[in-house]
Order: sequence, then C-alpha cells, then structure tokens
Amino acid sequence: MSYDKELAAAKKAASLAARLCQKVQKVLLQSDVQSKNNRSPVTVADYGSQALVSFLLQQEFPAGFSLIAEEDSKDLRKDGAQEIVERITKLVNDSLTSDGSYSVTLSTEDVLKAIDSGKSEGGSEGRHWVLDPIDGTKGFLRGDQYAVALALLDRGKVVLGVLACPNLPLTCISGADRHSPNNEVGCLFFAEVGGGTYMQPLDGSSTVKVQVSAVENPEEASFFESYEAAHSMHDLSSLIAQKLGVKAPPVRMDSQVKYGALSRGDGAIYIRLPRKGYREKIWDHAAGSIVVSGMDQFHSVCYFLSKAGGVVTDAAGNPLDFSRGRYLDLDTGIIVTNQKLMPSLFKAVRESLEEKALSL
Ligand SMILES: Nc1ncnc2c1ncn2[C@@H]1O[C@H](COP(=O)(O)O)[C@@H](OP(=O)(O)O)[C@H]1O
Ligand SMILES: [Mg+2]
Ligand SMILES: [Mg+2]
Ligand SMILES: [Mg+2]
Repeated sequence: MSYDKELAAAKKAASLAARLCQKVQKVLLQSDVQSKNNRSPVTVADYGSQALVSFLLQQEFPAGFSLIAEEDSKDLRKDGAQEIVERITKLVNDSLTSDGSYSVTLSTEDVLKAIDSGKSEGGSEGRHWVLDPIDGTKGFLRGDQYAVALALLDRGKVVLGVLACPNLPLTCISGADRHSPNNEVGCLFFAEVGGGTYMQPLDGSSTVKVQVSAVENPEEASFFESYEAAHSMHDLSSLIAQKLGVKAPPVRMDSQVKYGALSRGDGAIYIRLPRKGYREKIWDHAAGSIVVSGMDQFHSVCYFLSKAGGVVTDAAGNPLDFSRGRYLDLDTGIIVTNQKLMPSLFKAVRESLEEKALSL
C-alpha cells in the first residue's frame, strides 16, 4: 500500500510547523515558556506547532481523524492564559497566511480545539497520526537542536515518518567533514514503509537518498546520546562504548535529530538508557525509528534482508511496539545502529547492564 498522499501532507505540515518554531526561537520571550505539571518546559512554539499540524492534517484527512500528540490545552484554558493563547493563535494564522494555500483565519477556540485533537489513545486498529510538535524543547530553549516529529501508524505499525530539524547542518556533523565551510542548517528527513529514507533542505529545493553508516569496526564508530543527563544514563553508555572499543567521545544532542543524523551516517550508534521508572512515549520515537530503519521493523522480510537500513530495538533486542497506546512498553532503553554492529552493541549493552545490576 502506498502512503504518498499522507507523506506529502505530513512533509508540508512539519515544514510549516518548523518555520513557526524557527520564528519563535529567534525572539523567544520569558513569557513564552511555561512549566507543565511534570515540570517539563512547554513554549508557545510547542502549542503553535501542534495546533498547526493538527489543523492541516484534519483538513486533508477529515474522515476518522485520529492524532496522538504530546501537548493538550489544559493549562491554556486556565485564568490568565488568554494573552498566551492569542499569541499562539497569531503564530498559527501567520503560518497559514504565509503558505498562501489557506484562506482561513482560526479563532482562539479553533486553536485550542486543534491542540486537543491530539488526545487519541492510538492502538493496534486503524490509522493514527503521531506528533511531537517540538521534540527537544530543552534544546529549543538553549538555541540548540530540536525536531518536529510526525509519523503515521497503520494497524499499530509505523508506515511513514517525517523529521524536520531546523538547526541541523545540511552536511555531516561528525568526523572529517565536521568543519565543512557550508554551515547552512535546516533538514527534513522522511521515510515511507519499504521506500528508504530521504533528506531535503527545509525549503524542499533538492532531495537526496540517505543511508546509515556502513562502519563495521566499532573503533571507527561514533555514538549519539541525549544532551540531558537526566534523560539517559551517560555513565552506562560510556561503559558500553568502552566495551565496544569506540574511540570517539559521545556526540550529545537533543531530540530525534539524533535519529536523523544517524540515518545519513553522521554517526553509527545511538544509546538511550533512561532511569528506572521512566516510560517512553510513542511520539519520541515513531518518526525517528522509521527514518533510521527506512522501513517498518515488523515487516520481517525487509528487516532481515535489508543492508541499508538501521536497526532500532529495546535493550532486550525487541523491536519497538507502537501498537499499545501512547506509551512504549520496553525493556530498559533503546539502542540503534546498523545491521553489522548490532550484535556487538547488544552484547556490550547486556554485559554493562549486568555489571551495573551487580554493583547496586
Ligand atoms: N527523565 C526522562 N528520561 C528520559 N526521557 C525523558 C525524560 N524526561 C523527558 N524525557 C523525554 O526526552 C525527550 C527529549 O529527548 P532527548 O533526551 O533525546 O533530547 C523529551 O521530549 P520533549 O522535548 O518533546 O518533551 C521527553 O519526552
Ligand atoms: Mg515535552
Ligand atoms: Mg519529545
Ligand atoms: Mg515535545
């Protein structure tokens, strides 16, 4: 089955949302940032991006529309939030106008409703869009990396993914090419089931097919991990890297930009080991995982025969299961690399986890 129409709509929505985020990042005000009840930050750009993507997808695919997205309008409906809601509404309307193909003006209530369309519970039946309107909000606030991450699930499997990465250089960010004079930024990665992964500049001016690194010797591999030490245990990943023989220091970066960079071979390994008790959400990995694998992990024929795609599993070697609702139920963490390196990465992960358990 082809998802070309869905992919085209997803690329357009994510690109417009990325432009909205870029505009906000340039002039971010303290009043634009709020704290959710889990104390994680959320900004007018997170809300604006979610409202915009939700509205655009719903226009294109009104029948049975279902969206699983990170944000909701609860805090925006509280007393005193009117000003911030107006600012978000203006951002969304300006984005729609700038695109030229929409002659609508959304009210503040339209925007709140569009944000709240993201409350779907997902599951293994039917189609569901999955959105992280800004993945890496902490990176966004620092002026670093972040992504707009959008995927489509069909019967519990990821069938397409789009990652808009406004601050990622168009050229390789590691190894010998690192100091390339071309410092243009803004990449859009996209993948459709079975169709490989492609990258464009955010303005869509050209397209290249990308492939994960073919490195087989871990000594030549570099690895990615979260910038935030609270999101992934850096001591454990450095133990894993040491066991593998990785020589290069870790590349620490926010968000699913790590999956995008990996999909074009900027590094060969991504290790994510959250602290005990943390539950991963599907919007933090749906788009990234298909961009790296270039296909659905559950299509086992592709999974075993492909040489080009990367492999994404949990720390027990299981493929990620997006069919269980808003959360991923997985063993310990997520590891990503190419087909050749996966057996040794997996072994190093198991040994390191066992050593850590013994030392507790
Ligand atoms: N304690 C924790 N452990 C692991 N991940 C966490 C976390 N707290 C927040 N996160 C998730 O980590 C995401 C960022 O990933 P990364 O660590 O790769 O930059 C956040 O996405 P948001 O920024 O969309 O909230 C959030 O969902
Ligand atoms: Mg968040
Ligand atoms: Mg996220
Ligand atoms: Mg987010």
